[in-house]
Amino acid sequence: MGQLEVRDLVKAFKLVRKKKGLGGSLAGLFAPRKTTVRAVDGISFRIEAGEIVGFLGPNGAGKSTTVKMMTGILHPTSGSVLVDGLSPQRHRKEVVRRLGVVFGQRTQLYWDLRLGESYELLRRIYRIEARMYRENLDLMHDVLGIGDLLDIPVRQLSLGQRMRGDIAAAMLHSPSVLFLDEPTIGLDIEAKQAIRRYIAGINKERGTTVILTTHDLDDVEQLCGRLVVINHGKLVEDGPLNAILSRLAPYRMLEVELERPVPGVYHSRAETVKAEGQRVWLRFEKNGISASRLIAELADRYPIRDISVKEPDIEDMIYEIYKGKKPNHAAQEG
Ligand SMILES: Nc1ncnc2c1ncn2[C@@H]1O[C@H](COP(=O)(O)OP(=O)(O)OP(=O)(O)O)[C@@H](O)[C@H]1O
Repeated sequence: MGQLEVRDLVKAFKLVRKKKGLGGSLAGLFAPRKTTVRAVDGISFRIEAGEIVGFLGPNGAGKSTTVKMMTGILHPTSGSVLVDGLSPQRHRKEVVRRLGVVFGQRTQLYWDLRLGESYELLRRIYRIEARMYRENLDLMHDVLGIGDLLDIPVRQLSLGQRMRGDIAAAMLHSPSVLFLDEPTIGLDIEAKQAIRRYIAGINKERGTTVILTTHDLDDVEQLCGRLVVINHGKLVEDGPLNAILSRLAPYRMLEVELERPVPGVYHSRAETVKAEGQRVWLRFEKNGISASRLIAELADRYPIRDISVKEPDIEDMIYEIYKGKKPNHAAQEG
């Protein structure tokens, strides 16, 4: 349980486009110009039970719209979504039971209730079996550290506490798929780490499938084995994190510290990109020469004190994917 399939999924929104100025507004009243935005434009992918997938894309790429269709909140214009073979639109009840959803910017907790009372209410609304509820709450106490928060009114929780509370709420009914939309946004490092530990834990221990939308590249690096990247509503990448990383970021950087400044540090298989006093930076292609060979050959020729290899930033990689593929907001302009 916890498998997802998205086939040729499309969501088109109709928009009324106004011309600028008063004349445009008046003209728009009588002859509104309608345009269609294909927020999701024919994407297909399959997520197996137990995967943690980073669902990435720049602002406006169509991530939220896709997640809304996967969770049954929106109806696709065409194409289909299946959760364990069931359509979230047609089998709403069965699918909802299998899904947990957390939107970082919103809460499903009740502002005026204490956190524990919020859970009690959710337990009743979703008719969660008492034993499952207890076990889940116990787990949250330990891993998410919400035990001390249960008596605090939701409105008094800090953002980090509230987010932990929200994730716990989404897990009360033991869903097999958890959707997390920006779960670490705006949190301090400690809260981020607690949330990452929890996500990794439920995935490992319960096999929960996790679909994570985030702009936080540490989330991606620490949690996701696979990335699905969309842009302009279309799939642009789908594959293992490492494979995408080595294809899109094939270079490594060597930072060399010399015993004394040496002019013109050179190696035929690397490019000297910067030199500052006793420090020199050389860029090399990962598949062209191994770091150890490059280091050994440089050490033969130059007086080297220290050397380090810098792995590419995932941020650079994401930039490569998005470069020149900026979202087109023309359809929304007034
Ligand atoms: N209800 C709607 N009506 C009209 N257009 C919409 C609607 N919802 C989304 N859109 C448009 O569809 C496109 C995709 O939006 P979506 O919110 O899915 O992107 P996103 O990848 O989640 O972006 P972000 O990272 O900013 O949340 C955008 O151009 C957006 O303006």
